[in-house]
Amino acid sequence: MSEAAPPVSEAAPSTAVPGVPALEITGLCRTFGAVRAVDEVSFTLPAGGSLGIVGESGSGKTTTARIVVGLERADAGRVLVKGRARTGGARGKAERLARAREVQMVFQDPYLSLDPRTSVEAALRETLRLHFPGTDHPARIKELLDQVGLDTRAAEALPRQLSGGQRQRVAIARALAVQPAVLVLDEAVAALDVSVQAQVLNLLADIREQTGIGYLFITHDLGVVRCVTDEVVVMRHGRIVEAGPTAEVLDDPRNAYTRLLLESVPRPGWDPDRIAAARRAL
Ligand SMILES: Nc1ncnc2c1ncn2[C@@H]1O[C@H](COP(=O)(O)OP(=O)(O)OP(=O)(O)O)[C@@H](O)[C@H]1O
Repeated sequence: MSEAAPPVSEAAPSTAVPGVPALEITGLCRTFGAVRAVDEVSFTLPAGGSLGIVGESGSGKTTTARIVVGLERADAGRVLVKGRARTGGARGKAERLARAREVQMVFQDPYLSLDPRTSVEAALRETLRLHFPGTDHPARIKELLDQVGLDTRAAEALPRQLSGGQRQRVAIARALAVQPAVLVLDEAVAALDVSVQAQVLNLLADIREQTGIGYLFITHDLGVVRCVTDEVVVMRHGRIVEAGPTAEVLDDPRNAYTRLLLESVPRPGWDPDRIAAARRAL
C-alpha cells in the first residue's frame, strides 16, 4: 500500500457520498509465513450496498475484514473508503478516530467487545463523547436505542443481564453511534438462535434502508448471504473464485467450489460422503 493518507477532519460524519463507493478493495494481499491468507482480492461495495464474503474456514474472510477495519496490515493492495485511501497505520489519535468513524465492525461475540462493568447507556455515551464532543448525547442515545429496538430497561442493564440478541443489538447501536460509511459484520449472527438471528437480520435490513450504511457481511452461512446481501464474493484459499449478484451466484453458480459450498448445506437426501469426496477432488 503506497499512497499517503489524506488529511482527515475529526468531526465529519461518514455519510454516503453519491456515486462514490463506500468501499473499494484492489489487489489486497496478506501472507502469514507460508500461508497466503489473502491473495489479490478486489471488490467494490457501493454506497449503501450490502456485500457478502463467503467461504469455508481458513479461506481468508476474516483477514480481509480485519485489513478493511485496520486491525491487520496488508502486504500489498489498496483500501479506499468513500474514495479515500486507508494507508499504513493511522497517524495520531485524530486520524485513528476518523478511521474508526468510517468503518465499524460487529463481531460474533459481543461479550468480547462490551465492557462487563458498563451499562448499555454508559457504553453509548462513552462512544459519543469520544467521537462527538459537545453534542446532545441523551437525545442521540435514545435515538440509537430506538433504532435497534431496545427499551429504557435495557439501557440501564449490564451486558450479562441481556440476552445474546440484545447484546448484539447493543454492539450494533454502538457501531451506528459514529455514523460509519461501512459496517463490517463478522459472523455477527452466527451465535444466535435461528429466530433471534432472523430478528437481527431484519433489524439490519431496516437500518440499512434508513441510514444508507454499506454492509460487508463475513459469513459461512449461505442463508444469511441470501437474506441480506445484494452482491457476494466467494473466497477459497485466500482468492476470490466467484463474485456477482447474490441471487445469480447462489442460483446459478459458475464455479465448482461455489457449487460445492451450496451442496454442503444439509437438507433431506443430503449425502455427506459424496460432498467429502467432491471436496477432495477439487
Ligand atoms: N495472525 C495469523 N497468524 C498466522 N496465520 C493466520 C493469522 N490469521 C489468519 N491466519 C491464517 O490465514 C488463513 C486465513 O484465515 P482467516 O481467519 O482469514 O480465514 P476465515 O475464512 O475467516 O476462517 P474462519 O471462518 O475460520 O474465521 C488461515 O490459514 C489462517 O490460519
